[in-house]
Amino acid sequence: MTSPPSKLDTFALAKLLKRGTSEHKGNAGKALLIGGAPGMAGALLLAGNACLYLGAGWTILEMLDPASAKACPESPELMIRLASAQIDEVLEITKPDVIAIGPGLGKSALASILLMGVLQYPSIPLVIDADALNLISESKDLLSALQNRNQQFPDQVVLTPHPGEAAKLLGIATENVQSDRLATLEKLITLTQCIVVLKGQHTLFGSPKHPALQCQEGNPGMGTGGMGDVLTGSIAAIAAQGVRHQLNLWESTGIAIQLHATAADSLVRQGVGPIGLTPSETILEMRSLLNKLL
Ligand SMILES: NC(=O)C1=CN([C@@H]2O[C@H](COP(=O)(O)OP(=O)(O)OC[C@H]3O[C@@H](n4cnc5c(N)ncnc54)[C@H](O)[C@@H]3O)[C@@H](O)[C@H]2O)[C@@H](O)CC1
Ligand SMILES: Nc1ncnc2c1ncn2[C@@H]1O[C@H](COP(=O)(O)OP(=O)(O)O)[C@@H](O)[C@H]1O
Repeated sequence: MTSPPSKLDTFALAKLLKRGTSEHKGNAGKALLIGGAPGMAGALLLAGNACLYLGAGWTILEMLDPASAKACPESPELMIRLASAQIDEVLEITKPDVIAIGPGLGKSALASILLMGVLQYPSIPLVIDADALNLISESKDLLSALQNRNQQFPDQVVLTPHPGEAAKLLGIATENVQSDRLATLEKLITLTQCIVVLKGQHTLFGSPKHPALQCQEGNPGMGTGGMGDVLTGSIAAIAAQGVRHQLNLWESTGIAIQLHATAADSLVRQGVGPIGLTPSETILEMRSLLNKLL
Protein backbone atom coordinates (compact mmCIF):
# COMPACT_ATOMS: atom_id res chain seq x y z
CA MET A 1 0.00 0.00 0.00
CA THR A 2 1.37 3.48 -0.87
CA SER A 3 1.92 5.76 2.11
CA PRO A 4 0.01 9.05 2.22
CA PRO A 5 1.96 12.06 0.97
CA SER A 6 3.73 14.29 3.51
CA LYS A 7 2.56 17.83 4.12
CA LEU A 8 4.04 20.54 1.92
CA ASP A 9 5.94 22.77 4.33
CA THR A 10 8.14 25.31 2.56
CA PHE A 11 7.89 28.59 4.40
CA ALA A 12 11.29 28.36 6.13
CA LEU A 13 12.86 28.27 2.64
CA ALA A 14 11.23 31.56 1.67
CA LYS A 15 13.79 33.38 3.84
CA LEU A 16 16.29 32.77 1.05
CA LEU A 17 14.41 35.42 -0.95
CA LYS A 18 15.44 38.16 1.48
CA ARG A 19 17.22 40.88 -0.44
CA GLY A 20 20.72 42.08 0.31
CA THR A 21 20.95 45.87 0.58
CA SER A 22 22.91 46.20 -2.68
CA GLU A 23 20.65 43.97 -4.77
CA HIS A 24 19.06 45.30 -7.95
CA LYS A 25 16.53 44.05 -10.50
CA GLY A 26 19.19 41.87 -12.13
CA ASN A 27 19.32 39.84 -8.92
CA ALA A 28 15.55 39.39 -8.96
CA GLY A 29 15.60 37.83 -12.42
CA LYS A 30 13.82 38.19 -15.74
CA ALA A 31 10.59 36.27 -16.32
CA LEU A 32 9.07 35.85 -19.78
CA LEU A 33 5.39 34.80 -19.83
CA ILE A 34 3.66 33.62 -23.00
CA GLY A 35 -0.10 33.37 -23.65
CA GLY A 36 -3.13 35.67 -23.82
CA ALA A 37 -4.81 34.75 -27.13
CA PRO A 38 -7.86 36.79 -28.20
CA GLY A 39 -10.58 36.51 -25.52
CA MET A 40 -8.08 35.32 -22.88
CA ALA A 41 -5.67 38.25 -22.55
CA GLY A 42 -6.78 38.48 -18.92
CA ALA A 43 -5.19 35.10 -18.14
CA LEU A 44 -1.75 36.39 -19.15
CA LEU A 45 -2.28 39.70 -17.35
CA LEU A 46 -3.17 37.83 -14.14
CA ALA A 47 -0.05 35.67 -14.46
CA GLY A 48 1.94 38.83 -15.22
CA ASN A 49 0.58 40.70 -12.21
CA ALA A 50 1.34 37.73 -9.95
CA CYS A 51 4.88 37.64 -11.32
CA LEU A 52 5.29 41.38 -10.76
CA TYR A 53 3.82 41.48 -7.24
CA LEU A 54 5.73 38.39 -6.14
CA GLY A 55 8.98 40.12 -6.98
CA ALA A 56 10.49 39.27 -10.38
CA GLY A 57 12.99 41.90 -11.54
CA TRP A 58 11.42 42.13 -15.00
CA THR A 59 8.08 40.68 -16.11
CA ILE A 60 7.77 40.50 -19.88
CA LEU A 61 4.56 39.29 -21.54
CA GLU A 62 4.46 37.81 -25.04
CA MET A 63 0.77 38.39 -25.78
CA LEU A 64 -0.92 36.56 -28.67
CA ASP A 65 -3.92 38.94 -28.83
CA PRO A 66 -2.89 41.89 -31.02
CA ALA A 67 -5.58 44.12 -29.46
CA SER A 68 -4.12 43.57 -25.96
CA ALA A 69 -0.43 43.74 -26.83
CA LYS A 70 0.01 47.25 -25.46
CA ALA A 71 0.87 48.90 -22.15
CA CYS A 72 -1.63 48.05 -19.43
CA PRO A 73 -2.58 51.29 -17.57
CA GLU A 74 -3.33 49.38 -14.32
CA SER A 75 0.09 47.67 -14.42
CA PRO A 76 2.47 49.86 -16.44
CA GLU A 77 5.40 47.90 -14.98
CA LEU A 78 4.54 44.97 -17.26
CA MET A 79 6.47 44.93 -20.54
CA ILE A 80 3.85 43.71 -23.01
CA ARG A 81 4.84 42.68 -26.52
CA LEU A 82 3.01 41.10 -29.44
CA ALA A 83 4.00 37.43 -29.62
CA SER A 84 5.89 36.55 -32.78
CA ALA A 85 6.59 33.26 -34.52
CA GLN A 86 10.30 34.20 -34.46
CA ILE A 87 10.49 32.81 -30.93
CA ASP A 88 14.13 31.69 -31.27
CA GLU A 89 15.18 35.28 -31.98
CA VAL A 90 13.01 36.64 -29.17
CA LEU A 91 14.57 34.27 -26.65
CA GLU A 92 18.08 34.96 -27.92
CA ILE A 93 17.59 38.72 -27.49
CA THR A 94 15.58 38.62 -24.25
CA LYS A 95 17.70 36.03 -22.42
CA PRO A 96 15.06 35.24 -19.78
CA ASP A 97 15.92 33.55 -16.49
CA VAL A 98 12.57 31.75 -16.42
CA ILE A 99 9.77 31.15 -18.94
CA ALA A 100 6.11 30.40 -18.21
CA ILE A 101 3.83 29.41 -21.07
CA GLY A 102 0.14 28.60 -21.18
CA PRO A 103 -2.23 31.09 -19.50
CA GLY A 104 -4.83 31.85 -22.17
CA LEU A 105 -2.43 30.56 -24.85
CA GLY A 106 -5.14 28.94 -26.99
CA LYS A 107 -4.35 26.16 -29.41
CA SER A 108 -3.54 28.05 -32.64
CA ALA A 109 -0.66 27.23 -34.99
CA LEU A 110 1.24 30.16 -33.46
CA ALA A 111 0.69 28.74 -29.96
CA SER A 112 2.26 25.42 -31.06
CA ILE A 113 5.24 27.19 -32.66
CA LEU A 114 5.84 29.18 -29.49
CA LEU A 115 5.64 26.10 -27.29
CA MET A 116 8.04 24.13 -29.49
CA GLY A 117 10.47 27.09 -29.50
CA VAL A 118 10.36 27.29 -25.70
CA LEU A 119 10.86 23.52 -25.28
CA GLN A 120 13.93 23.72 -27.50
CA TYR A 121 15.41 26.64 -25.55
CA PRO A 122 17.98 25.10 -23.23
CA SER A 123 18.45 24.78 -19.50
CA ILE A 124 16.44 27.56 -17.79
CA PRO A 125 13.42 26.83 -15.53
CA LEU A 126 10.18 26.47 -17.46
CA VAL A 127 6.57 26.53 -16.16
CA ILE A 128 3.98 24.87 -18.43
CA ASP A 129 0.28 25.46 -17.75
CA ALA A 130 -3.23 25.53 -19.22
CA ASP A 131 -3.44 25.35 -23.03
CA ALA A 132 0.27 24.57 -23.32
CA LEU A 133 -0.56 21.34 -21.47
CA ASN A 134 -3.53 20.72 -23.77
CA LEU A 135 -1.27 21.17 -26.82
CA ILE A 136 1.19 18.62 -25.42
CA SER A 137 -1.65 16.17 -24.86
CA GLU A 138 -2.55 16.46 -28.56
CA SER A 139 0.94 16.29 -30.12
CA LYS A 140 3.50 13.48 -30.00
CA ASP A 141 6.15 15.93 -31.27
CA LEU A 142 5.59 18.35 -28.39
CA LEU A 143 5.59 15.50 -25.86
CA SER A 144 8.87 14.17 -27.32
CA ALA A 145 10.40 17.66 -27.19
CA LEU A 146 9.38 17.91 -23.52
CA GLN A 147 10.82 14.46 -22.72
CA ASN A 148 14.06 15.26 -24.58
CA ARG A 149 14.48 18.55 -22.73
CA ASN A 150 14.09 16.76 -19.41
CA GLN A 151 16.71 14.20 -20.38
CA GLN A 152 19.19 16.96 -21.20
CA PHE A 153 18.26 19.35 -18.38
CA PRO A 154 16.57 17.46 -15.53
CA ASP A 155 14.45 19.24 -12.86
CA GLN A 156 14.00 22.36 -14.97
CA VAL A 157 10.35 21.97 -16.07
CA VAL A 158 7.24 22.15 -13.91
CA LEU A 159 3.78 21.22 -15.23
CA THR A 160 0.73 22.63 -13.41
CA PRO A 161 -2.34 20.70 -14.64
CA HIS A 162 -5.78 20.98 -13.10
CA PRO A 163 -7.66 17.67 -13.10
CA GLY A 164 -9.16 18.33 -16.57
CA GLU A 165 -5.73 18.96 -18.08
CA ALA A 166 -4.24 15.99 -16.23
CA ALA A 167 -6.96 13.76 -17.71
CA LYS A 168 -6.18 14.96 -21.23
CA LEU A 169 -2.45 14.35 -20.79
CA LEU A 170 -3.09 10.77 -19.68
CA GLY A 171 -6.00 10.08 -22.05
CA ILE A 172 -8.37 9.22 -19.17
CA ALA A 173 -11.55 10.74 -17.70
CA THR A 174 -11.40 13.56 -15.13
CA GLU A 175 -13.29 11.27 -12.69
CA ASN A 176 -10.41 8.77 -12.88
CA VAL A 177 -7.93 11.53 -12.06
CA GLN A 178 -9.91 12.49 -8.99
CA SER A 179 -10.60 8.95 -7.79
CA ASP A 180 -6.86 8.33 -7.24
CA ARG A 181 -4.98 11.61 -7.37
CA LEU A 182 -1.73 10.18 -6.06
CA ALA A 183 -1.62 7.49 -8.75
CA THR A 184 -2.42 10.16 -11.36
CA LEU A 185 0.47 12.30 -10.15
CA GLU A 186 2.86 9.36 -10.41
CA LYS A 187 1.62 8.55 -13.94
CA LEU A 188 2.14 12.16 -15.03
CA ILE A 189 5.68 12.14 -13.63
CA THR A 190 6.46 8.85 -15.37
CA LEU A 191 5.05 10.09 -18.68
CA THR A 192 6.75 13.49 -18.70
CA GLN A 193 9.74 13.19 -16.31
CA CYS A 194 8.77 16.67 -15.05
CA ILE A 195 8.07 18.23 -11.68
CA VAL A 196 4.26 17.97 -11.60
CA VAL A 197 1.70 20.00 -9.64
CA LEU A 198 -1.72 18.32 -9.71
CA LYS A 199 -4.02 21.18 -8.70
CA GLY A 200 -7.40 21.09 -6.96
CA GLN A 201 -8.35 20.49 -3.33
CA HIS A 202 -5.13 19.40 -1.55
CA THR A 203 -2.82 20.05 -4.47
CA LEU A 204 -0.25 17.28 -4.95
CA PHE A 205 3.32 17.97 -5.93
CA GLY A 206 6.05 15.50 -6.94
CA SER A 207 8.95 14.86 -9.34
CA PRO A 208 11.12 12.01 -10.57
CA LYS A 209 13.48 12.82 -7.67
CA HIS A 210 11.05 13.78 -4.90
CA PRO A 211 8.25 11.79 -3.26
CA ALA A 212 4.82 13.39 -3.42
CA LEU A 213 3.88 16.21 -1.06
CA GLN A 214 0.37 17.50 -0.36
CA CYS A 215 -0.69 21.11 0.16
CA GLN A 216 -3.05 21.15 3.12
CA GLU A 217 -4.08 24.78 2.71
CA GLY A 218 -6.58 26.22 0.23
CA ASN A 219 -10.37 26.43 -0.03
CA PRO A 220 -13.20 26.31 -2.57
CA GLY A 221 -13.17 30.11 -2.84
CA MET A 222 -10.21 29.45 -5.15
CA GLY A 223 -12.57 28.05 -7.77
CA THR A 224 -12.61 31.23 -9.86
CA GLY A 225 -11.26 31.50 -13.42
CA GLY A 226 -7.75 32.90 -13.34
CA MET A 227 -6.70 31.45 -9.98
CA GLY A 228 -4.40 28.94 -11.70
CA ASP A 229 -2.90 31.70 -13.86
CA VAL A 230 -1.90 33.43 -10.62
CA LEU A 231 -0.11 30.28 -9.46
CA THR A 232 1.79 30.09 -12.75
CA GLY A 233 2.97 33.70 -12.52
CA SER A 234 3.93 33.21 -8.87
CA ILE A 235 6.07 30.16 -9.61
CA ALA A 236 7.79 32.16 -12.37
CA ALA A 237 8.47 35.08 -10.00
CA ILE A 238 9.90 32.96 -7.21
CA ALA A 239 11.95 30.83 -9.60
CA ALA A 240 13.32 34.00 -11.27
CA GLN A 241 14.49 35.31 -7.87
CA GLY A 242 15.59 31.80 -6.90
CA VAL A 243 18.22 31.75 -9.66
CA ARG A 244 20.40 34.15 -7.63
CA HIS A 245 18.97 33.25 -4.22
CA GLN A 246 19.87 29.56 -4.10
CA LEU A 247 16.36 28.22 -4.65
CA ASN A 248 15.88 25.58 -7.30
CA LEU A 249 12.68 25.11 -9.34
CA TRP A 250 11.37 22.37 -7.01
CA GLU A 251 11.75 24.63 -3.98
CA SER A 252 10.41 27.74 -5.73
CA THR A 253 7.34 25.84 -6.90
CA GLY A 254 6.66 24.51 -3.40
CA ILE A 255 6.82 28.01 -1.92
CA ALA A 256 4.44 29.37 -4.58
CA ILE A 257 1.88 26.56 -4.10
CA GLN A 258 1.77 27.02 -0.34
CA LEU A 259 1.76 30.81 -0.47
CA HIS A 260 -1.12 30.80 -3.00
CA ALA A 261 -3.35 28.52 -0.92
CA THR A 262 -2.41 30.16 2.41
CA ALA A 263 -3.22 33.61 1.01
CA ALA A 264 -6.65 32.41 -0.11
CA ASP A 265 -7.30 30.97 3.39
CA SER A 266 -6.16 34.21 5.00
CA LEU A 267 -8.57 36.22 2.82
CA VAL A 268 -11.47 33.93 3.72
CA ARG A 269 -10.69 34.44 7.42
CA GLN A 270 -10.94 38.18 6.78
CA GLY A 271 -14.35 37.76 5.13
CA VAL A 272 -13.00 38.23 1.59
CA GLY A 273 -14.58 35.08 0.23
CA PRO A 274 -15.03 32.21 -0.19
CA ILE A 275 -17.79 33.64 -2.38
CA GLY A 276 -16.39 36.30 -4.68
CA LEU A 277 -12.74 35.81 -3.76
CA THR A 278 -10.77 37.03 -6.79
CA PRO A 279 -7.38 36.01 -8.20
CA SER A 280 -6.29 39.68 -8.14
CA GLU A 281 -6.99 39.96 -4.40
CA THR A 282 -5.09 36.73 -3.85
CA ILE A 283 -1.99 38.21 -5.52
CA LEU A 284 -1.90 41.14 -3.09
CA GLU A 285 -2.37 38.85 -0.08
CA MET A 286 0.44 36.62 -1.33
CA ARG A 287 2.75 39.62 -1.51
CA SER A 288 1.89 40.59 2.03
CA LEU A 289 2.42 37.05 3.38
CA LEU A 290 5.69 36.57 1.52
CA ASN A 291 7.19 39.74 2.97
CA LYS A 292 6.22 38.57 6.46
CA LEU A 293 8.08 35.28 5.92
CA LEU A 294 11.47 36.90 5.21
N1 LIG B 1 -9.36 35.79 -17.64
C1 LIG B 1 -9.05 34.90 -18.56
O1 LIG B 1 -8.74 35.23 -19.71
C2 LIG B 1 -9.05 33.45 -18.21
C3 LIG B 1 -8.61 32.52 -19.15
N2 LIG B 1 -8.44 31.22 -18.85
C4 LIG B 1 -7.82 30.39 -19.89
O2 LIG B 1 -8.84 29.66 -20.53
C5 LIG B 1 -8.27 28.50 -21.13
C6 LIG B 1 -9.16 27.31 -20.80
O3 LIG B 1 -8.97 26.92 -19.44
P1 LIG B 1 -10.10 26.39 -18.44
O4 LIG B 1 -9.35 25.77 -17.31
O5 LIG B 1 -11.05 27.48 -18.13
O6 LIG B 1 -10.92 25.31 -19.21
P2 LIG B 1 -10.60 23.81 -19.58
O7 LIG B 1 -11.58 23.51 -20.62
O8 LIG B 1 -9.17 23.61 -19.85
O9 LIG B 1 -10.87 22.96 -18.24
C7 LIG B 1 -11.97 23.08 -17.42
C8 LIG B 1 -12.42 21.68 -17.03
O10 LIG B 1 -11.41 21.01 -16.27
C9 LIG B 1 -11.95 20.23 -15.23
N3 LIG B 1 -11.46 20.69 -13.92
C10 LIG B 1 -10.72 21.80 -13.68
N4 LIG B 1 -10.44 21.90 -12.36
C11 LIG B 1 -11.03 20.84 -11.76
C12 LIG B 1 -11.06 20.39 -10.41
N5 LIG B 1 -10.44 21.05 -9.41
N6 LIG B 1 -11.75 19.27 -10.16
C13 LIG B 1 -12.34 18.59 -11.15
N7 LIG B 1 -12.33 18.96 -12.44
C14 LIG B 1 -11.67 20.07 -12.75
C15 LIG B 1 -13.46 20.40 -15.33
O11 LIG B 1 -13.91 19.32 -16.08
C16 LIG B 1 -13.62 21.70 -16.11
O12 LIG B 1 -14.81 21.73 -16.86
C17 LIG B 1 -6.83 28.36 -20.56
O13 LIG B 1 -5.87 28.78 -21.49
C18 LIG B 1 -6.86 29.32 -19.39
O14 LIG B 1 -5.58 29.87 -19.11
C19 LIG B 1 -8.75 30.68 -17.54
O15 LIG B 1 -7.51 30.70 -16.85
C20 LIG B 1 -9.76 31.53 -16.81
C21 LIG B 1 -9.47 33.01 -16.85
N1 LIG C 1 -11.70 23.39 -3.53
C1 LIG C 1 -10.44 23.83 -3.63
N2 LIG C 1 -9.59 23.71 -2.59
C2 LIG C 1 -8.32 24.14 -2.70
N3 LIG C 1 -7.80 24.71 -3.81
C3 LIG C 1 -8.59 24.85 -4.88
C4 LIG C 1 -9.95 24.43 -4.86
N4 LIG C 1 -10.49 24.71 -6.06
C5 LIG C 1 -9.52 25.29 -6.81
N5 LIG C 1 -8.38 25.38 -6.10
C6 LIG C 1 -7.09 25.93 -6.58
O1 LIG C 1 -7.33 27.06 -7.44
C7 LIG C 1 -6.49 27.01 -8.60
C8 LIG C 1 -7.35 26.82 -9.85
O2 LIG C 1 -6.53 26.65 -10.97
P1 LIG C 1 -7.09 26.40 -12.45
O3 LIG C 1 -8.19 25.40 -12.41
O4 LIG C 1 -5.93 26.15 -13.32
O5 LIG C 1 -7.72 27.84 -12.76
P2 LIG C 1 -7.70 28.76 -14.07
O6 LIG C 1 -7.39 27.90 -15.26
O7 LIG C 1 -9.06 29.34 -14.13
O8 LIG C 1 -6.65 29.81 -13.85
C9 LIG C 1 -5.52 25.86 -8.36
O9 LIG C 1 -4.35 26.31 -7.72
C10 LIG C 1 -6.32 24.91 -7.43
O10 LIG C 1 -5.50 24.09 -6.64
